[in-house]
Amino acid sequence: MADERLIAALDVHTMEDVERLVTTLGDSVSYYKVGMELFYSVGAQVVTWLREQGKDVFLDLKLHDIPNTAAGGICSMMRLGATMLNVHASGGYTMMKTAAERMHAEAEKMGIACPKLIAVTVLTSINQEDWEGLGQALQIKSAVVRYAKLAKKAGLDGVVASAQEAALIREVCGEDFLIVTPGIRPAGSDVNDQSRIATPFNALKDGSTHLVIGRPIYASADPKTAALKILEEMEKVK
Ligand SMILES: O=c1ccn([C@@H]2O[C@H](COP(=O)(O)O)[C@@H](O)[C@H]2O)c(=O)[nH]1
Repeated sequence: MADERLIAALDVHTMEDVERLVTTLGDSVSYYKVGMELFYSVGAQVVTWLREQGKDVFLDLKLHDIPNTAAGGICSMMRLGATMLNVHASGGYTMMKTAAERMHAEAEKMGIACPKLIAVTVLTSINQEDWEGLGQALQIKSAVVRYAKLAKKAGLDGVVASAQEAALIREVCGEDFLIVTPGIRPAGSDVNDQSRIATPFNALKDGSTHLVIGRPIYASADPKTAALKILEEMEKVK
């Protein structure tokens, strides 16, 4: 019943909320995202608990630091047993390459499965006005593609990017590259603080490999029905 392309964001801050939501969603969701709100509240126990329930975990802590520190952080996160980890591409090529190399070497030394490492390109909440306010000269789309190419060259498995850039990334980074897409909004749902949004159907059609969905599921009055409706829409793109 679950579709491993759906990653449900657990943007809550207690283990009770996590247990309630995961139990409610049951077999419909097999992949969860743990971000800073939850991890900074409850710590590593949430990763262990989700793994014990047989769930995959995207540990979305978006590391952004000098190469040695970011690589050390990624290795620590890997030891928790997460399925996917991330850094910010704006940390630069050397940081991404160091993190990927150290993670692979450490996984081999420990004899454990290596998680996927992906890079955040331009946050899906950023619109053109925010972007120009940062003094950026490139169009958002061009910057995202540039970051994606750099991430691939650094040995990463994919990127976090909006669906609006997915087709271009697919074209330049090839078929095996992961495109993990937040900012997903089923037709008619609240946009909230997101800017570069797409429906589940359009995101998959344009080349996203995974959809990260938070409020449209966890903030719904009936999270299970919301998830099942999204899965039905996803099913139309195989
Ligand atoms: O560019 C990015 C990177 C990460 N996110 C995260 O995805 C979810 C989206 O939640 P919604 O409630 O569906 O908006 C959230 O945890 C963000 O931290 C992102 O939105 N954009």
